[in-house]
Amino acid sequence: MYRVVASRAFRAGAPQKAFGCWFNLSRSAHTLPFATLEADEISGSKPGEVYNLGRMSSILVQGKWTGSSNWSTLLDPLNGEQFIRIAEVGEKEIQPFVESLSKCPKHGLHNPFKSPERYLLYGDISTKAAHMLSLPKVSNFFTRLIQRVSPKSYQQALGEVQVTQKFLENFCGDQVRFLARSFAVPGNHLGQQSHGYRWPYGPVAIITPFNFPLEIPVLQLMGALYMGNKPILKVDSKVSIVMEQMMRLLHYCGLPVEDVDFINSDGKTMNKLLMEANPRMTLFTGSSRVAEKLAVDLKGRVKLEDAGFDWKILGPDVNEVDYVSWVCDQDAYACSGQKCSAQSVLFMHENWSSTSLLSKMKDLADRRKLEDLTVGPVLTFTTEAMLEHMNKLLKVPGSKLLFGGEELKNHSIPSIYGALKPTAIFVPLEEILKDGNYELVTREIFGPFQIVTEYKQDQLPLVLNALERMHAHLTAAVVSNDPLFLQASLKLKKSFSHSPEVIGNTVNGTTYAGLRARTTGAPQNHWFGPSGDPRGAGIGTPEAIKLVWSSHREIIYDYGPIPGNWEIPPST
Ligand SMILES: N[C@@H](CCC=O)C(=O)O
Repeated sequence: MYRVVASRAFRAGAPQKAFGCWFNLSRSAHTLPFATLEADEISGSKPGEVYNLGRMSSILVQGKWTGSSNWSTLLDPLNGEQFIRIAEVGEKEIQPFVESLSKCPKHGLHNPFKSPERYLLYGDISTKAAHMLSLPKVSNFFTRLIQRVSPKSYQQALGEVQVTQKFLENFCGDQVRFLARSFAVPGNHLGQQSHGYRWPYGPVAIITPFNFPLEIPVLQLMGALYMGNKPILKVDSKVSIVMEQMMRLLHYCGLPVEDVDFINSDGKTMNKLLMEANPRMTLFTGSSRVAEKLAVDLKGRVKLEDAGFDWKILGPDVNEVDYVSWVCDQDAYACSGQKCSAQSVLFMHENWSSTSLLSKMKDLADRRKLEDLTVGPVLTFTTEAMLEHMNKLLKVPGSKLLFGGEELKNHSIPSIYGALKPTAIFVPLEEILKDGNYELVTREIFGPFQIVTEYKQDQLPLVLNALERMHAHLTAAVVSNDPLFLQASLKLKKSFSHSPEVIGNTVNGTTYAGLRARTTGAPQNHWFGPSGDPRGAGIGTPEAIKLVWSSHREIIYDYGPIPGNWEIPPST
């Protein structure tokens, strides 16, 4: 089977503006020892090469790279040309994956009592991989590859590589075995002691989205491996070529080829595979709709990092307007708003309304351009869908367009994707809270789109009410250096109907607080994940790895001796 991943016809047009600039950005590619492609050669636009498609993205199962009888062709998000062929596993081809996972026992590939040398092996692999990613040629290769399939600015794509590199550095040497640190508690009598261990799940699955093609899969994959699991990894096919190359880098750094299976497939095939292979745990990063379905299908054996209608509150203390507006611009529009951490709504204290904040945000949004991918294609919403949503919002009484609200000019982004100028819509707080409006306003648009609203000094409880009603609690920012605003205070309690503390009255898993608070850009050293949901996953830190990728096992040693005067007691 051969199909084009697009509902619209292939557009073999001339190279477009944005694409030209892509090549201007280009740096010379060098052959790398692990790589099977050159990031800059992936294009459908080189004249005279009829079949100049990017190299197929391959599949890895039971230690062998393989292809498939199903093929998809991806359209270049910048110009609609066919540019990558992808081998996709069909429903009839899942058996080798099912078998591969079934070979891994529940107690995993290693645990504190089995093959402990593998903890050290993974320390070594991390050391080598971190070193590789620190080489400018290698980091440039991955940065360019990321940009190619998930268009974002060079700096944003590089940031992803750097987070990944630092993460790997964090787990060099003995740090992997320290993840599996155990503890002991004295027992009730001589010879008794309870020991708590971190135990793997064994066969596990990892499903990751398009927006961070390297950072999310590497951090989750390595966490799974460190703790002794055998993962099957599925990355969104639109971007899986990045992780395919990273798998080759990891093999080059000593990752045993049988330790990870790597699959490309559509969601339906993956669902079937999961149902048959029955992994002990599945980590899903992506939309809430799929997350909820997986939770049911897999009988709750999931950890989820799903949607985020992420909010920012600007407190009453106005300061550093330039800085705060720049952070708002980055949070809402970097990566064209396609971060699970992107700022979706800004609650602005009335004190900010008289400042130049909004006009500065508009100016900063105006600086963004397709040429350097500081704004670019939206991969999960069409332009029409975003404009339709905007028009519905503008019908809410008192709403107005602050800036944006138009399709990008002079672009050749295919119509299956979106092309929207950075957009902000003002909606009055009282209107947001009304039933009907609330669902509309808090719908997450995974694109360069945000809601702005204002609250008066006595309206903080309304803001907190809006936050309480949200269904996803990923990132948040409370921009204030006023501890009385961040936390409860007697002074403020007098002016509000209930305790006005923002942090104490909210639940978001990654909340930044203080004048420099942001919603995006969590590096490897900040826990990143939703809170308030027992299925919530985390990514990055040792705590995240232990929580997501291991479960607690307690072994209670009870050696004796039995006291010399012991006699059989009466029945109880
Ligand atoms: N570090 C990224 C999130 C990675 C997602 O799991 C951010 O802060 O947006």
